[in-house]
Amino acid sequence: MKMALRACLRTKPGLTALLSQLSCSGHAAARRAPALVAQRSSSSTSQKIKVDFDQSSGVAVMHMQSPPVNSLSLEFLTDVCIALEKLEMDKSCRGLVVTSSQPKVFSAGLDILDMYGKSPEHCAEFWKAVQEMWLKFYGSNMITIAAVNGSSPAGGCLLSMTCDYRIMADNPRYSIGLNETKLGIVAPFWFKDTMVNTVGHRATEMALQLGLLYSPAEALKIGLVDQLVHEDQVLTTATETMTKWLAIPGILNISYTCHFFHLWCCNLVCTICSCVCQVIAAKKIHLSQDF
Ligand SMILES: CC/C=C\CC/C=C/CC(=O)SCCNC(=O)CCNC(=O)[C@H](O)C(C)(C)COP(=O)(O)OP(=O)(O)OC[C@H]1O[C@@H](n2cnc3c(N)ncnc32)[C@H](O)[C@@H]1OP(=O)(O)O
Repeated sequence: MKMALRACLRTKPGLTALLSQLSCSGHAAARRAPALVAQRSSSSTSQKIKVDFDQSSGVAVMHMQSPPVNSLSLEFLTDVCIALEKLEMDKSCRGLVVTSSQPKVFSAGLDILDMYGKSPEHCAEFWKAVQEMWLKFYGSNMITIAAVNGSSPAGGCLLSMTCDYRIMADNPRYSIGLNETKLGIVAPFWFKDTMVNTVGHRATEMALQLGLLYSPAEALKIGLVDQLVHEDQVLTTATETMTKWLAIPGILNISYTCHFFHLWCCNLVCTICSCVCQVIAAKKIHLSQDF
């Protein structure tokens, strides 16, 4: 699915325009950008993320370092988007591993404090930044691997699902999933669609209806993560796995993209139809209450 979006971003200007309305590159560009120096190996750091780029392998590692739990605040999301933009522009960077510098937590999801009691303008900017992060990861030309070295609820799970491959620490104390329902929040349709593309319809239905958080073993069973390894080996396994992915010529990825692009379009049409039906149904209910 990620490859579908990748192809569509490359080849469909109309859709790119549509998607970019969701995006907010403007605000990201306005902020300071961590520098990536063109040398054999480089490191760039913003306040909340650190990127190590090894030019000989073409692989960058993004360390999320926003204590205590890498919650996705507007500032954090903006830093991530800027770093991604820079890596994307550097054609020598072909692979990206995302991981956490915080003990026990990959990411706690959206920053609740950044959603509560804020102005409508702030909420709009925040929400655009969430969408931008999703678009940038899902539409990335790089192979992306999530090295999930801790718990990853809600938006943290979404972030990992936008990657091509997920490796999780095999520690039963960690959990991953879209638990929005348990918080009294309806997961947005594109959270749902991302999960459907990862684990299928039935597993997503169960997960969202019940707001389930899965142990690593359960997550592996439903395909929410692809591999479990010992906690100490998450990052090394991710970089080893990246080598295998990068050995596949990019052109083959593009041909799979065409199949998945078709599926993605069907999904989008279904979602639009379903929204129209919901509006009609809501209007009918409203009208029937008037009588
Ligand atoms: C406009 C938006 C519209 C719709 C949005 C729909 C989509 C929503 C998606 C989301 O992502 S909502 C966020 C959902 N996130 C969660 O439910 C995670 C809640 N957190 C946890 O389960 C745990 O904190 C953890 C498993 C991530 C880590 O556990 P542990 O290591 O035991 O740490 P603590 O629980 O003690 O937390 C430490 C510290 O961090 C604060 N914190 C935790 N999560 C968040 C968060 N999401 N946003 C902001 N802050 C968070 C927590 O309050 C603690 O703060 P202290 O000041 O008390 O130390």
